[in-house]
Amino acid sequence: MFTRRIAVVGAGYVGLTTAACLASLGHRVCCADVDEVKVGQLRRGEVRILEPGLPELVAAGVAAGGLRFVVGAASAVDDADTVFLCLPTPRGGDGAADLSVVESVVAEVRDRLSPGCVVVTKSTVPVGTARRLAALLGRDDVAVVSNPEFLREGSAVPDFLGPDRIVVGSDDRGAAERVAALYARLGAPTVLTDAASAEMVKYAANCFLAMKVSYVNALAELCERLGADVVDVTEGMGHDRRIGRAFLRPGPGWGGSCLPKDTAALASVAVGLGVDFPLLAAAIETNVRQRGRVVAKVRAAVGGALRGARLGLLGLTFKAGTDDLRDSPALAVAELLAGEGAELTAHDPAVPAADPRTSGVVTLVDDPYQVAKDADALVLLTDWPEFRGLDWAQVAELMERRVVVDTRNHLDPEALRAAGLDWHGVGRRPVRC
Ligand SMILES: NC(=O)C1=CN([C@@H]2O[C@H](COP(=O)(O)OP(=O)(O)OC[C@H]3O[C@@H](n4cnc5c(N)ncnc54)[C@H](O)[C@@H]3O)[C@@H](O)[C@H]2O)C=CC1
Ligand SMILES: O=C(O)[C@H]1O[C@H](OP(=O)(O)OP(=O)(O)OC[C@H]2O[C@@H](n3ccc(=O)[nH]c3=O)[C@H](O)[C@@H]2O)[C@H](O)[C@@H](O)[C@@H]1O
Repeated sequence: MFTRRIAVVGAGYVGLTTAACLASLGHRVCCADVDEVKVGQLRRGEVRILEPGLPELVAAGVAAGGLRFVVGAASAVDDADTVFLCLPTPRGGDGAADLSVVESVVAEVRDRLSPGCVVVTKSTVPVGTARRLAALLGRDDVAVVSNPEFLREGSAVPDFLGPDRIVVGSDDRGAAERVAALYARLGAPTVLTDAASAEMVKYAANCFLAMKVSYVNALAELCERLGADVVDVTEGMGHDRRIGRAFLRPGPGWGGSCLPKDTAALASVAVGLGVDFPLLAAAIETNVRQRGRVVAKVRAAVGGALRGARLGLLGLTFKAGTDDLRDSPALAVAELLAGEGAELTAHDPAVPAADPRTSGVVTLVDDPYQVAKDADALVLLTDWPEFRGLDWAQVAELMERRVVVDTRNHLDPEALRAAGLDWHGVGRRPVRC
């Protein structure tokens, strides 16, 4: 017996996860997307994004009759009591979030919503959007609720079904409670608040995470200069429960489809309000500089000039466990290296050689050992677990110069040294053979 009738508009990382997970919680879900090809694939049970557990959940939902897919928002909302908007809110002019897709969908469904229906923004939207959408809807019988999503790519399903918290905000308390009730079976701590505060939580959280990583990246630079070891330093910090261990790993900078756009959006809001927020501006600036630091490290590792240097890149996605290349720091670093005249060959377990998304910047190969062939240096950019298990003796044998720049302190320096390779990490002393 299905409990609620839900429409989910947008079948991307957030929408498809939301639809499949809500169906698994016993709700009847209709998921809509404007992309006819994607809807066709989903109807056949084909999930084209790398999300562990999602294909199984989609298949189970379709088989049980609780999950179906349609083209276009309008056909999904007709008999829904709750409509989730899981639509893109990309970076627009001046860094502000571009709400045009969200607004066009609201205009599209406005006259088809049932009386008493609740429209829920799960997309990340700036403070004030719920009110703006309510005005755009122009219907007293339809409430707007903010229910930001905190899942991470690569662990979307477990994050959705086991969240640290659920945040629901609306100026209509009853509507917020009805949305919170959808998740009752999860037993998660729930923050019920007004719409503006719920919208703010999402930016506050993502910007805090970005600041944490920028902080540790700057610390890593200091550790290098001072002869301290950032791994020991962050372990020493992380035991303090007020700080915590998470998000203290230095790397090539934070990236992905959300942290960069959400930090830019909040910074743009602050500028618009005339509020100084140097802390956030510095986190963004530190992140941009981090790419330059990686390039300088590679330059030093190959002994000076990058022009004509043959570099093997390990990893291109913005982090391990996802096939997402949006705003990937690995790609940004690759572009800078190519700009200095380096010849780049890259391997990523989630990006096949035929993938058109990296065209021009790197030569993609399906075999990790091929990136080592005749290379002047290897540069690890994404922390895929499989890179740890490479046969380093074989890698060393293939390389022209035996140097590895590990931008995430992901590899075992001793294993590399034993194989005859020099290892350069971040915020740690190099280990030379
Ligand atoms: N990717 C992530 O890990 C997270 C994303 N978010 C937020 O969720 C929102 C969506 O992000 P993603 O799922 O990553 O985006 P996505 O790009 O993966 O998915 C968006 C989907 O919306 C569809 N779409 C576009 N226009 C449409 C229309 N007019 N009607 C119906 N469907 C339409 C697209 O075809 C696409 O399938 C963004 O605001 C993002 O900031 C929030 C938490 C996590
Ligand atoms: O709003 C969103 O879209 C999501 O953004 C992030 O999730 P995600 O983009 O999947 O990626 P993260 O796991 O947060 O990593 C972000 C970036 O920071 C980097 N990172 C992370 C942690 C760390 O210690 N060091 C570090 O360099 C990662 O490599 C990656 O480039 C947030 O973690 C989610 O809570 C949020 O829902």
